[in-house]
Amino acid sequence: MATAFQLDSVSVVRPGKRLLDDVSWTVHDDERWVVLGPNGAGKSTLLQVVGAHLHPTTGSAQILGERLGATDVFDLRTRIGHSATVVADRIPPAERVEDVVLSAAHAVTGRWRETYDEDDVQRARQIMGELGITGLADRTFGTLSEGERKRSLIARALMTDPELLLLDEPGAGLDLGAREDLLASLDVLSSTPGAPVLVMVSHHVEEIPPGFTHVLLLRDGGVVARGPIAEVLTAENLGTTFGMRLELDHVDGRYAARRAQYGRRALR
Ligand SMILES: Nc1ncnc2c1ncn2[C@@H]1O[C@H](COP(=O)(O)OP(=O)(O)OP(=O)(O)O)[C@@H](O)[C@H]1O
Repeated sequence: MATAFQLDSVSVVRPGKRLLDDVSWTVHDDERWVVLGPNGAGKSTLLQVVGAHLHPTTGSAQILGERLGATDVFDLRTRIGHSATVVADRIPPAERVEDVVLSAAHAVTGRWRETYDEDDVQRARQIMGELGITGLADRTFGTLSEGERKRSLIARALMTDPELLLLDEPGAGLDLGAREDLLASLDVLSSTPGAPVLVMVSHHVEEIPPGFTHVLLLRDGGVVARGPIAEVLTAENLGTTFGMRLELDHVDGRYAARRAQYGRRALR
């Protein structure tokens, strides 16, 4: 199988802080990854490197066959769908939701011309239908609920028919029903032939869609473990990642984690 991206000893350093520390990570075309780690672990930073929005301070990144630092990142970004708060923050609150999705076709935020190709409009409407947000087309982005906003951002990320889809905390802020609907959409997407390589960042094992195959555990900018979910997502590895003893359940392809029993007694 082909390599979608490969990071070799990537570090991202800012004054007084190593955001990523010597991260090596290879993702192949037929894999769907979840990146798990506590607040501040470096997950969003990692996704920004993979999304060609951030250059490593040291190390190398090969994304979709292009080497960061030796390629036009604007071209590369059109091949990558990236749904994240940093993207949402750039969208004008008064933008129509359909235009939020459509404008991705030109890798911009904010409607920048009066007309779009009919093919683009049809594609935007089809994706919005698949994500159940057709009824929001004429609403403004700033009036959406968190769940509606997440779905709109995923629709926008899918608009360019990307080879790689990066979802940064797609389940954050969603109620139980909205989260389950989102997971069902991601499960369908991940099993659709020709689907993009999917990488999702999360804090919670409960948000891992059943069809995901691999996990990368991140703590303090460094990799705790990575590889096939069945091997790597253990209570021990998860506990090391989050800094506490955990119990982990795996039922019907879904995971659930909680603090180990002795911890509860210790709190009394
Ligand atoms: N420009 C910067 N200068 C210094 N520190 C930074 C800078 N940008 C991010 N950080 C810090 O780097 C760490 C990693 O940030 P990042 O957003 O990648 O973590 P995260 O795992 O996505 O966190 P969260 O789960 O809370 O969203 C955080 O401690 C953050 O405060």
